Amino acid sequence: MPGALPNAHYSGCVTIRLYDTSARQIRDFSPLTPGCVSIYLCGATVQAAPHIGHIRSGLNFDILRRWFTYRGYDVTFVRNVTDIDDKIITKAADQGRPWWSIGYENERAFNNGYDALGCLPPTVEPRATGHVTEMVEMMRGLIERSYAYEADGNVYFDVRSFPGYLQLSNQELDNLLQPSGEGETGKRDPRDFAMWKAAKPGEPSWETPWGRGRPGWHLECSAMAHKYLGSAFDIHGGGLDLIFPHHENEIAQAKAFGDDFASYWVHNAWVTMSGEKMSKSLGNSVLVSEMVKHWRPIVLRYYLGTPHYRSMIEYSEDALREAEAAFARIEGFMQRVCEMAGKTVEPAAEVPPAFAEAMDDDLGVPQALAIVHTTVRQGNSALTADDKESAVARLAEVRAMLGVLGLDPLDEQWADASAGRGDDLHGVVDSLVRLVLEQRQAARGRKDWAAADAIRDRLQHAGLAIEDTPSGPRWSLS
Ligand SMILES: Nc1ncnc2c1ncn2[C@@H]1O[C@H](COP(=O)(O)OP(=O)(O)OP(=O)(O)O)[C@@H](O)[C@H]1O
Ligand SMILES: [Zn+2]
Repeated sequence: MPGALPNAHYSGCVTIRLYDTSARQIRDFSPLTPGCVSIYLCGATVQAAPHIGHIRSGLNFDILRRWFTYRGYDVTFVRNVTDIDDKIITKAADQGRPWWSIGYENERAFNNGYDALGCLPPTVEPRATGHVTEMVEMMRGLIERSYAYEADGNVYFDVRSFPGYLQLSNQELDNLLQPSGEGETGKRDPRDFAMWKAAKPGEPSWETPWGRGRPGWHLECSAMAHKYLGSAFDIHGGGLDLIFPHHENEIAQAKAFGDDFASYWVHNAWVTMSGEKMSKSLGNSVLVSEMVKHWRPIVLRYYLGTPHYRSMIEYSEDALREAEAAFARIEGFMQRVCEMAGKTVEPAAEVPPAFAEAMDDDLGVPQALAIVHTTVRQGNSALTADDKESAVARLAEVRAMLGVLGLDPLDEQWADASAGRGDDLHGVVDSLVRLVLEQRQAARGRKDWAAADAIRDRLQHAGLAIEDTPSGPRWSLS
């Protein structure tokens, strides 16, 4: 995990502002412990491989975390894995496989997806099934204080006992119609939700004082957040779809248990298709594993990570191509400056103030990205004017900004990724192409235009574009 940049410091004064779903407005961020920020993100339910919507959520919070790190905070980032769930059990039964093998397989697929798109690993990645003891403790506390009760081997939360219920989603309990799930018998009120589900024959179960059973989704997150972040932490995150019932129920359990729980609630918008949330159950999902076959992962990161986290992204190939072209403009500038400088240009120690201001303002990545493009344009003008010093300075700034967004193609992270894609052959191809281009120069020198053109045509045919520049011919993949 990268630390804060060497020059970054925690100034102690407010800089970052975030939209807090609970307050329904943008608030100044004020940490519980000066210089530290604790974040809990609801992670994957590992019933299937990830689609790009899932990874968008991870990516938005990866950028948030990187920004806090840049601002000098010590970040603790927890992203859980829900490895027991109705759909996992059903799938396992359908496929005649153990339930845990479905979970492990998809957990690996999620981690491959997060890695491919450059999301830094969380500080902790707890699995629900490893925390049954903590869940039992929470249920015991809630039952003792009459916030919860046991019925037919299930444990329910009594929603009428907790006055703050539904504050996050701004709903009235009287208007709430929550149908009971299958097997949820013995409820005192149909709106009470299950924290623990009684065991069914043939299904995985754990021993508790109320009989064998398995955890409900909401209880898992309250118990794991408590274990890793304590009774109060800074930010709780997840997709918009989780506000109700999941986050509302997490709050009820945790606060009734005595925790202060999260100070800020941050929710990412969705990747949609035809206006609907991309979702495994709706069958409108595009898997990350498929996408990376057609698009460079860094381009996918640009596409999914640069719209504002509270704006929907309607999936479209055209928009992906635009992202690819925009990113190529940045890369082209970087390549030209590096060639001119004849060395790698290191990132600047600080990002430009306008970039920082945009990022501080509710993680304004689109505005921050506009600063990147402006800097690229200024750098290109410097190149045209042969102002080497200014071009190098602009590249250093561009690298610093892209680094914060996890989008610096010269960063080791992406160098490793591209090595796996065969870019380690770049040096070999470069030597061969230069050899051929020398032949072409020699032909031109003897005024053998036909031979020179034939060489260029053959190279073009092989998929290489040749550009004659004042410092000699340059090649790129066409
Ligand atoms: N289309 C989407 N766009 C953005 N975030 C999403 C999208 N779908 C899921 N998420 C978020 O990804 C995280 C993990 O989701 P989870 O594994 O619980 O899947 P899910 O919401 O059940 O997905 P699905 O609807 O595909 O079954 C959650 O924070 C969730 O809000
Ligand atoms: Zn959760």
